[in-house]
Parts: sequence; C-alpha cells; structure tokens
Amino acid sequence: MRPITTQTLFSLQFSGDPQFSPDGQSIVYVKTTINQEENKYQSQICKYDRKTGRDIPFTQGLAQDKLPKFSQDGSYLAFVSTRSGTPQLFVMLTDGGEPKQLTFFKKGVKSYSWMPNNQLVVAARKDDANEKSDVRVVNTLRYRGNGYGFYGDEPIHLWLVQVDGSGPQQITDGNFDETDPTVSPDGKKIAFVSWREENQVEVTPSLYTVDLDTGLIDLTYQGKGSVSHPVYSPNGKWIAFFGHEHGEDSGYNTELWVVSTGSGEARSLSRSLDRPVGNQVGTDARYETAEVSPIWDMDSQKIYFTATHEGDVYVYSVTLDEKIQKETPGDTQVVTSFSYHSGVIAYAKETPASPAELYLQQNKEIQQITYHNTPLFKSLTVSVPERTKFQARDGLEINGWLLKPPGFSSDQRYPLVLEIHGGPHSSYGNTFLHEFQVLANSGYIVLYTNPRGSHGYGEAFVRGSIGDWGGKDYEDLIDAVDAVARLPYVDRNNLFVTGGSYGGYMTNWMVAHTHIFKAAVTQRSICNLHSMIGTSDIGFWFNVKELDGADIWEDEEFILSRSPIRYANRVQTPVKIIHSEEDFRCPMEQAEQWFTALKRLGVETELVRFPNENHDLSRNGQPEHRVERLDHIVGWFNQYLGNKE
Ligand SMILES: CSCC[C@H](NC=O)C(=O)N[C@@H](C)C(=O)O
Repeated sequence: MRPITTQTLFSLQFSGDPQFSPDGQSIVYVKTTINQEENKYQSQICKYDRKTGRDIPFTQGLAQDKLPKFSQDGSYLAFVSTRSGTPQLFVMLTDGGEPKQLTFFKKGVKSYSWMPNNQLVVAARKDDANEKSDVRVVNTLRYRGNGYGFYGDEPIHLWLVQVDGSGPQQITDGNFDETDPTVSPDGKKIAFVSWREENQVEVTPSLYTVDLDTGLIDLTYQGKGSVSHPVYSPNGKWIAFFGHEHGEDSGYNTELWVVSTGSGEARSLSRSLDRPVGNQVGTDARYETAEVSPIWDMDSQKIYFTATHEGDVYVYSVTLDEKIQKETPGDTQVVTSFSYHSGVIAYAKETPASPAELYLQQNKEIQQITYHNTPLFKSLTVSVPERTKFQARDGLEINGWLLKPPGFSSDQRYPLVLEIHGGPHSSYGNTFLHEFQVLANSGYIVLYTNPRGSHGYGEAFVRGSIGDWGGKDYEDLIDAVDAVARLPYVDRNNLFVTGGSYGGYMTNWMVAHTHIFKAAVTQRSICNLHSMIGTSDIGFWFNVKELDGADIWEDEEFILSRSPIRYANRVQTPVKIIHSEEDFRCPMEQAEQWFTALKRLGVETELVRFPNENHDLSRNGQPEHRVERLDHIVGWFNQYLGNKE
C-alpha cells in the first residue's frame, strides 16, 4: 500500500453528468482525467450500454468535451468542446462519425438545449464588434467575473442553430444577459432566464418566454431573488426552476419552484425540506462539468432534484402537491449529477473514500457501473473520516468530521489541522478531499466542521453568520478545536489551521484572536472587508449582505472591526499566504495587505503568489500548480511541527 500524496492528483479520475439516451438503453457521461505531460485536464464523453455493460469512449482527443445531450429522437448527440479553442457546440450522429462544429462564437457557448425538430437553442455572448483597442471602458459594476475575466461589451443572448451547421440566428436582443434556455414540448416557445435590469447594484433575474412564431417576449415569472435552471414539464403546463425570493444573496436556501405557464402562479415545492437544492458540499477532488437542472417525470406530476442535507447530497423527488421523498438510499454520499428515465436513476456519487463514480438505481437496487478510480484506490492508504458532533458554547449542535492518519493508534499523540471551508454558505461533507487525505497521510489528524453559516442544516443555521463574521462562527470553530484537543490522542501543542476564501478570512481572524495554533496557511483569503467591497467582483453586493447591510459610508467602523487587518498587530502565529494573482473574488491586494502588515509587524510569514490562476486554484487550477500548492501547505506545517513550545 502507498500513501496518498500531493502527486496522487495526477491519477484521479472524475466522472459525471450522466445522460440517458431517449430509449433509456445507454448512458453517456463525462470522464475527466489529468494529462500530466501537458499539465492539463482532458474530458471525454463515454458511453455505457445497459444491455452489454460495455463502457466505451465516445469522443476522443486532448480537449474538454462536456455537457452531452441527446436529440429528442436519439439520432444525434450534442456536446460542448474546447477542441477548437473556446467552448463551442458540436454535434455527432449517435452511431458514430466525426463531430461537426455548429458554433463559432469568439467567447464560446454558455448553455444550450435541443428543440424537437433537431434544431438547438444556444446561449452565447455576441462577438464584440468594438475590439479595436485593448483599453477597457467600463460602465457597469458587473464587468468581470472570477474565472471568466472581463466580460466585454456584448451580453449573452439566445441563438437558433441547425444540425446541418446553418445559423446562428439571434432570437433575443438588448443590453442584458439571457441564459438557461428551455424549449416547450411543441417547440413553439423558449423560456429563459434574463437580467433585464441594467447596471444596478443588486440584480434579480426573472423568467421570460419568447414565442418563436411572433418573436414576442413575455414575462413568465418576476424574480425577487435568484432564478435559474428552468425546465418545461412534458405536458407544457409548468416550468420548474431553482430560486428564492431574497434578492441577490447566497445565505438563503435556493428551493425548487414551479410556475404555471397558463396562470403564471408560482410556488416553492421544496420549502418544507428546509434544505438548499443542488450540491453545496465542496471538495478539491471534483472536476465540475455540469450543473443539474430539475428533471420531470413523464407524467408531469413529479420532479427529481438534488439537495444538500447535513454534509450529504441526495436525489429527492417532489410531487406537484409537495410530497417530498428521498430517492437515493444510504447516508454517506454526495450526488454531483444525475439523470432519470422511466424509474431508473443514473447518478454520479462521491464518497469519503473515492471521487465520483457512476451508479444506476432501479427498484431500490443499486448497481455501480464505473470503477475508474478503483484500481488506484486499492493500492492507496485511504483514511475514512468519522462523523462527530460538538456543542457550541450557546448550546447549538455543530457537525464535523475527524480524519485520522492511516494506521492510527489511540496510544499515540498526533498533531491536528483545523480546516475551515469557504462561503461561508457552503459546507463540508461526505466526499473525498485530496488535501485532507494528504495531511492525514502525512501524520496529521484533520478536523473539519460546518460552523453556523454553513448550508445543509436549515435556513436559520445558514443565516447564523450574517452580520456576525468573526463572531459566533469563530466560536463554533474554536469550541470544536477545544473539544478535540482534549482527546488523549491529540497533541494540543501542535495545532494548525488553514482555510480558503471565507475560510482564509477566518484563518486570518483566528491567528489575530488566539495563539493556540503553531502555524497557519491562509488561502485566497480576505483581511480587509472594507477594501474588498470595491475590489472583488462581487464585493459591492456580497459584503453588504454578509454584514447585514453594513456599508462604507454609515458603518465603516463596524466593517473594519470585523476585518482581520485591524488586529494584525496581535498575530504571533507564523502564517503562509497562498494566493492566485488572477483571483477576482478575493483579489490579490488582500494577500498583499496581509503580507505587508505581518512583515512590518515582524511576524514570520511567506507569500506564495500563483500566476495565471484564479480563485479556483485548489479545484481546477493547473495540475502542477495544485501539487505545488499542496506541497506548500504540508511543508509549512511540517516546518513548525514539534518545535517551539
Ligand atoms: C470572503 S469573500 C468571498 C468568499 C467566497 N464566497 C463567495 O464566492 C468563498 O468563500 N468561496 C468559497 C466557496 C471558496 O472559494 O472556497
């Protein structure tokens, strides 16, 4: 058996986005591997035949092929591929042949949907006509996005393209983005999400419908918060979508909604679940290729969707009369994507001991159908986490996990690393986490918890950090460390801490408020909530929401009082700062401020800058950079391990 190391990353495989063929006999899915020589990810579409069990690659090459979707008659498979540079729409016959490129948008395709007559509707940004100069003239607050870069002047619109390659024909227009098209069963209408308000601080999308005969666009549902992933019911009477009514805010449960295409009446079907739809469990061992939309049963009475519950993600179903049922059994799983066909669910499932593999579930029987990681994992010392619960000082129950080194013995004492997730409205859960396994395999116990502010424990819990960053969320984490440090096998003189994004903010906050940690690594972090308002791609709305409306001109003192930079002169813990130079979410200037402050104050610190990387370095950065990042984390802790009591 071999330990899991930073280099293990190169051998991991990620499967997801299963799609049934219309006859239900085959399933296509996306498999992503890492090409170490090229230092790149490669995604190909594979096809699993349910009768023969044969699993074969369907597309070839070194590019990223993703978002496969069968045409309604099953004769074509469309997918988005980077094989010609930017992500463009391709189509191929399902019985084989060469893929044909259907779109040539300079900035690529965002989303698409099949029409009944073998046409497709595509959401793509119009080519920028004014690219005469490389100077950027900016007139809106939303002019850049982490991981995308600068949006340019042209918004995203809908276009019709034909399988023979003709088109694209533009079908919506205006100075706002329009995405997520869904086609009515008769092919006459397309519903889509649109941001028809320009240049506002807080924008809330709505659902619109375009009539393809007349070109007229109607408002179908006036959004009051978030609206995404609309899907027509097979009988055309409803559109299901994900949304909430709380403005632009990630600190609420997004729910499954339906709107009647006749009366316009809209309601949430999943409110009683009190859980957010979709997968809110983070990991560094997933290569996301698709977001799952709601899936209707053929009778138009039931909808399938995923939701996050206490660190697990299950498939659920809900009827139009709001009866909710958990569909995937077991309690240790993170379903990242799924497809449904006549009573059978095909799903990609991560567990604490493996990145995602595909499963089929029929009549409560489960069959694993891919084993891409199995040979590797049979030769590795994988540690399986134990679920734990803690009581915060105000009595609230906090969930967490302890990951012990392989070969753990309770007679020994182990150093401990506290890992803090970002968001703050995301969560840790029952998935495979490469960084944590590397630490456990290096001899550390890893403690990770879901403090208040995390998703998956109800809306009251997720709102528990609003207006209180560095308050009760901090206490929840410290109370968990206190409890674990009392265990006989934990070396309380060797406690370490790390986290990314909001987890980096909290790491900075911690070293400024306690001296219990031997060393810290702060990643993609925030130290100044005041300057972040103007420099992050989301700062102008996110920071104000997270601090419960606090804004620069009225509440400057409060904002600074919740910023670690104010307390930098209390830091004694050695801090390594890891940051990506193209991070538009928690901009590089945050790391620079923290580094400069700690250096000036004589604290042991080191700044590690990753060029050509953004906020997602740990998840989809260049593979070699990801390995280097992990080496920096483990190396920093090892450097301080054991010495200086
Ligand atoms: C600290 S400000 C922005 C934090 C960011 N939240 C939303 O984008 C965040 O914490 N993201 C998490 C999910 C991360 O990057 O791990």
